[in-house]
Amino acid sequence: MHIIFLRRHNLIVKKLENETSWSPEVLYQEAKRIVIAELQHVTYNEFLPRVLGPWITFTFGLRPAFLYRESYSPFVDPRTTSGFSVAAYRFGHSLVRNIHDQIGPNGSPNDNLLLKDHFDKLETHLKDFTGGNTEGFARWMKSDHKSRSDGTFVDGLQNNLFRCEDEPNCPMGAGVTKAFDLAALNIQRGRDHGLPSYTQWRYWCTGRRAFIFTPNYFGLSDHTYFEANILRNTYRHVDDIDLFTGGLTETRLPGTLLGPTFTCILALQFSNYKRGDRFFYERPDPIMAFTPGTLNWSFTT
Ligand code: HEM
Repeated sequence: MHIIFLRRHNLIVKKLENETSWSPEVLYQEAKRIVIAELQHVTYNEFLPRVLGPWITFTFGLRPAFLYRESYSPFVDPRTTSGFSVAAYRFGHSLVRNIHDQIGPNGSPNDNLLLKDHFDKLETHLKDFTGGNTEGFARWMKSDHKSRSDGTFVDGLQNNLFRCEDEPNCPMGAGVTKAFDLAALNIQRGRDHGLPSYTQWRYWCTGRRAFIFTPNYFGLSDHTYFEANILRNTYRHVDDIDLFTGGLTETRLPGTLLGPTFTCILALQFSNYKRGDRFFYERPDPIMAFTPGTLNWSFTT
């Protein structure tokens, strides 16, 4: 993804260079501003409606305007909350698939590359710069479906994260840990950060308390019996449930990829990113606003 945006930046620099007499520094900064705007637009216009559903994106004012909209407030704090970075937004880990492949120009997969075979294998990616595989990876990403957002992780992330076979060259050193478990890292990171338990976050988001594991009015009503049972067998008390585990296993709200607690944390965070950003691309600010022409060009090219 980084290479795609880097190339996009260079393409915009070339276009601006042909149309203006700006210095290299101005070309660089202006292209950077446009790429940031495009990234924001794709995130709010295409990604979030799929994750949070049309109703939540509308209610939290996350849908882009047709041209300009003033949503900035100096009183909104745009900083990332721990609940978001350490748990809720890591829901993306459950969307990752075990195969990360390439597709050739003629549409056929070139390779059967497993996710675990990418870690520390720079040679696979270095080929990119000698005319090889970036396009292949991009074609694959464009056509491949993601995994479901649920409580499960693929083997490449759960049992084989950063697996290193060639012991003497492994970053952890010979004979030490050979692979990580991303689900365990996420749970442990939540504890490192001292995150309140899942039930506290759920109460903060929905106003509903859970006293028991059973998925009824007094318990984990946002979980199925199946998920609630797994949690019961894992934790001693409902208030011990980690935010990452409890949030990821909630039943998805209709039209979204997430249950109520993660939906709430994501919607609030993305609302703060937008309303607390003095440079958000939609702002009609007289000094820094994009011209209608640039907005139109960026979003249709
Ligand atoms: C192959 C795909 C991915 C791999 C191998 C991966 C791996 C990792 C690792 C190793 C960490 C640090 C864990 C820790 O020590 O706490 C991390 C953090 C994180 N990941 Fe992923 N990840 C992947 C995809 C994603 C996706 C698709 C999303 C979201 C849509 C995501 C969201 C996050 C977030 C929010 C953090 C925390 C960042 C921070 O607080 O600094 N990741 N990931």
